[in-house]
Amino acid sequence: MADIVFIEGLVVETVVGVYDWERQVTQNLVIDLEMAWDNSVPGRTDEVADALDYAAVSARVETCLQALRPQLLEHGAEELARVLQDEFGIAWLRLAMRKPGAVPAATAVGVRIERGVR
Ligand SMILES: Nc1nc2c(c(=O)[nH]1)N=C([C@H](O)[C@@H](O)CO)CN2
Repeated sequence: MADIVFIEGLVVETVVGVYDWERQVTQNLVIDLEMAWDNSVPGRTDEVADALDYAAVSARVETCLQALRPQLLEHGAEELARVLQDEFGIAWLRLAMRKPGAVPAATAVGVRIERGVR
């Protein structure tokens, strides 16, 4: 499947981090998602029910990460991938999770994972 639905730069405010002080505050995570989907069906029908609804996925990303409050980005990414694949029937996805400002000398730090079969 070559077709993709994507979400770029989704900001989610949540508790995240391994240090004691990080468990006392909220910080922003920035999520990029590429998700395999057959866009030819909604392309024909013009029905959102046939599409992978990026608004619904975005809302679920936020609730998932705010409930999870991960220590590691790796755990946040893994759980988020699992939830999205299970709940939306996404066969393959690529997910990047950035933590702005975590390393002040770096432009960005984070993790990127791919799960499933494309
Ligand atoms: N590979 C990772 N390394 C680190 C993480 C992480 O989630 N994955 N997290 C931290 C701290 O929480 C840091 O972001 C605080 O600034 C350190 N290394």
